[in-house]
Amino acid sequence: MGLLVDSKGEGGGGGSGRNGGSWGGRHSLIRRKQVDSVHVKSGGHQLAKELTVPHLVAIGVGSTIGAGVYILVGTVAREHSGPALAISFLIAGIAAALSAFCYAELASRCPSAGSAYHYTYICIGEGVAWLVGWALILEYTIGGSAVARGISPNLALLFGGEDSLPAIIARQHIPALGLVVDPCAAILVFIVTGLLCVGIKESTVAQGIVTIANVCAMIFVVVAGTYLGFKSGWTGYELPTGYFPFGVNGMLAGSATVFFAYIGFDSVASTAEEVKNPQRDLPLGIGAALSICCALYMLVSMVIVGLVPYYAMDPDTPISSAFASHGMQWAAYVITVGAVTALCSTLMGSILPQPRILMAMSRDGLLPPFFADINKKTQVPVKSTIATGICCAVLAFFMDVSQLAGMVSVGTLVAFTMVAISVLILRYVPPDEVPMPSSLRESIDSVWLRHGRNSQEINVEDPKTSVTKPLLEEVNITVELPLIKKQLPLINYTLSEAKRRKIAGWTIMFTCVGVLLLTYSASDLAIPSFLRYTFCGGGGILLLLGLIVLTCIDQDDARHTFGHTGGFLCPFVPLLPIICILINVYLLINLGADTWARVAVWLLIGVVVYVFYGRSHSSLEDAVYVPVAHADEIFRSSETYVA
Ligand SMILES: NC(=[NH2+])NCCC[C@H](N)C(=O)O
Repeated sequence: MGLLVDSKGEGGGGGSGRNGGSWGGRHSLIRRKQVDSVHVKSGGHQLAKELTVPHLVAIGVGSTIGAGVYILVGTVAREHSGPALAISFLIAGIAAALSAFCYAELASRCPSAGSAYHYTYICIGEGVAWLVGWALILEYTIGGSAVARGISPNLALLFGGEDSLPAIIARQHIPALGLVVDPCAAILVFIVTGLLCVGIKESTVAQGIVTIANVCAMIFVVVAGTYLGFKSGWTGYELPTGYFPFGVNGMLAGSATVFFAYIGFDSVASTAEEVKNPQRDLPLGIGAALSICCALYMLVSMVIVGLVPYYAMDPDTPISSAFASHGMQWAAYVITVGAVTALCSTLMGSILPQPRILMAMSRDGLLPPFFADINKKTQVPVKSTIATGICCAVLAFFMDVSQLAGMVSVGTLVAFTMVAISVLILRYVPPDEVPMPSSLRESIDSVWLRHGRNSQEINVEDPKTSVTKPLLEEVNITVELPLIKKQLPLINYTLSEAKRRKIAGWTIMFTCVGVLLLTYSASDLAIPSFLRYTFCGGGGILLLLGLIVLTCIDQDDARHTFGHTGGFLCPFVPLLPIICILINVYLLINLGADTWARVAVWLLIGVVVYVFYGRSHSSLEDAVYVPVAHADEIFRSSETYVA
């Protein structure tokens, strides 16, 4: 018994693996949820479906443009890129675009609120998904409070100097505790939280208005800067050192630093359940937001490095100092307004996704049900939004979290990496089994009885099937007649398909190992040189082999059906996701040992919470896994099923 399911679903990277001869449960770490399980389970109130492309662009641009561009341009031009700063921004933008493509496909195929957490749960498994969700909690909370803390110094500049804020919102030094508290930061966090509780549409409109102000400030920098540049003869570009004073390597190092400026577009994916037409609008929103940010960043940096020689740039206020050096002191006001509005909208971009991810984790049983509650009137996860706001405000009030900024990047980069791996898995070893509540056991058994014999007959090993020759006949049948696949599921379950999945799963896993070895050998970490060469060679070979094997084997044909219905498919699979994994892991490894030590503490706490709470409360805890093909039949034949 059980040959049907035993013969497949063992894709290593896919995380599946049987734990018995019959349809049964899964090891908690690798159990995967169903693509649309959210619709089956959510029951209670739903989030309001209000958002369209312009809203998504406002969320994307607003969350992405932050302190990054206003501050980073100075340091990066001085230390890494010189006049080639715009090229650094372009390369970082392309790197971010690779992740955006992966996000776009998954957001379009699995439009649920949990973004990276949700995709990882579907594709990789519960254990990794939990860690991604846990890392995202850290990212958004620390990211949000760091941003909030950055607002008051800028606001003070607008009022005319460091000590000019009204006393109740000015920073206070408390010598007894050795702390500098920032009431302004906490107040802003509460305002944003309140706004987010009112309704998704209202808060998005507010974010749009703030973002327009900030984009106008950047356009001002470009237009006024171009005017000054032509008047003064673009002195920054006339240097004897040429365009690449630190060489191409310096310019690339600059790209790695400015990658930070592109973080934030992923907030768009977390609103998936609030989008009217998610399949079409999410990819459009993500793509448009990223393109706008990339264009603005490049224009601003082109103008700024032309106005002032790179070595003379001010590392703290590069843009306003550049204008001041051409006698335009008043421009500092416009730029400060730009910076304050940019920070406010990034703050919102951090507090918006967090409750949605908490909600998704709580719906799956990994966090207490409190977080999944959706307010009946505003159709927003109000309780988790308030919880997020309180944590963020307390942190921002008491602590200068800027030293923890590296931890923010860990969350993002881990999520980006997992999303790229998830695309590979969804294309090569998509979940082929559906978790069913164990209450449906009787129906499952009766369906099993009906299909048991057939499956054993069909399941004959075919040793001739090779990797490089996918089963064309099968593909044709399923592409042309997608319905047949549903009605005659067993066509797909011959051993050749099982073999294909197995090979694909292992290949994805080895490719990831190759990426790790290669990036480790290219990092600044102290490694003996013979090891460095071994890792580099070994990693390179694994990566190349992985790429070749994945290119040769067939992808899951469900993508054709999905593509025909207007959904977005990431181009150049497997090359694009693999490059994306390579870049993100490289950036992750170079974040430094301190950052990793701090993150490790947080992740360890996460493991404890999972072991003592999540694992046993997971809604997949006593689920029974059945092949996708039988799911409908089981549901139909079960009277206990309530949609
Ligand atoms: N969710 C986050 N990690 N947000 C941080 C966004 C940082 C933003 N890109 C900036 O340049 O300031």
